[in-house]
Amino acid sequence: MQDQLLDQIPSLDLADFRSGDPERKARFVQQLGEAYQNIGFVALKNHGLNDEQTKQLYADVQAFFQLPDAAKQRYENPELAGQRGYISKGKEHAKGRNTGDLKEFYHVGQEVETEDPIKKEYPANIWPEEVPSFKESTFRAYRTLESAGQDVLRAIALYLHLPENYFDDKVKHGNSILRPIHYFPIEDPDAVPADAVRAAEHGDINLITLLMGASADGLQVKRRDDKWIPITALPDQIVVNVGDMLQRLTNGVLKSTIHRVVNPAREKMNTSRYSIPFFMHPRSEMSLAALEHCVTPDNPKKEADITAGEFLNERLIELGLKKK
Ligand SMILES: O=C(O)CCC(=O)C(=O)O
Ligand SMILES: [Fe+2]
Repeated sequence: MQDQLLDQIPSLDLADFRSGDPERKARFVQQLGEAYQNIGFVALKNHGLNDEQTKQLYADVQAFFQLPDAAKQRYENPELAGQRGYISKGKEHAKGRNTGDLKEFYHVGQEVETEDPIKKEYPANIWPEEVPSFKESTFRAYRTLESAGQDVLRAIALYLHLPENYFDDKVKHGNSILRPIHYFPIEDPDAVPADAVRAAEHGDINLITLLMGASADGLQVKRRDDKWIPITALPDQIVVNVGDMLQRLTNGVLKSTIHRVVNPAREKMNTSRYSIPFFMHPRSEMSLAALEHCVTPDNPKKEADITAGEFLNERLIELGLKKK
């Protein structure tokens, strides 16, 4: 599968990995690893989010974004470099661009519930008063996706011939972020910059991303032959992709594939789109130096050593969320 040009991302079942059946588990590891060496994305079912939870989460997220801009901006704090709370329309742009994306979003971060010195690295979460159940529904999704992500990382570790628990202590109390996004309706398409898009092409910063909402139109991934293919996930699937940190750690063996969210047709620009990615980050001290066995004569070391914290900092500046 590694060298094929796929028209669709592969579908996997996390229940295979969690089943305790060695054959099902090994098959999952192999399929996941191959997909990540190839297209960098999979669709995944049995991730642990149930329908009721998902419905409540979307209801809360929509209720928040429907508030007037002035109400939402009370939850925006520029000093946090977009790491918590609301980030208003057009603030973030993809690396290498200046035009802001046509989106607004909200960041929910890690809560450290036991003694761990990492606590002091994380700003407190910000919760919107107007939607009291937002806190519970977003944070429940945070923990569910964190746990699914941990299993995906265990499968990746096995595929890379590392101990299954290789990532466990690195992501414990990691700097992960849940990001409900609203691609807001645009009444007059001529009033926005001509090159503005919902989300310009980019790679994700983090280790892996677990994305809810890819069942709605618009998300596309760039294949190795530069062709854009639409991501089609079923309503019970989330999309899980490799981010730049994991690509760096594996010296490019696993692919952080470029993706984007395109605008709808002009007559549909006045409609909303919602999605909820969970960006799985390790603790800031994790080294992203290439794993020794991923550096070979055929695949010489590509990037300098860096920690996850330093790498994130560089990116936040490049995305316009943090000042130098
Ligand atoms: O909204 C989506 O479907 C994808 C969003 C995305 O790629 C991101 O926020 O990094
Ligand atoms: Fe992304």
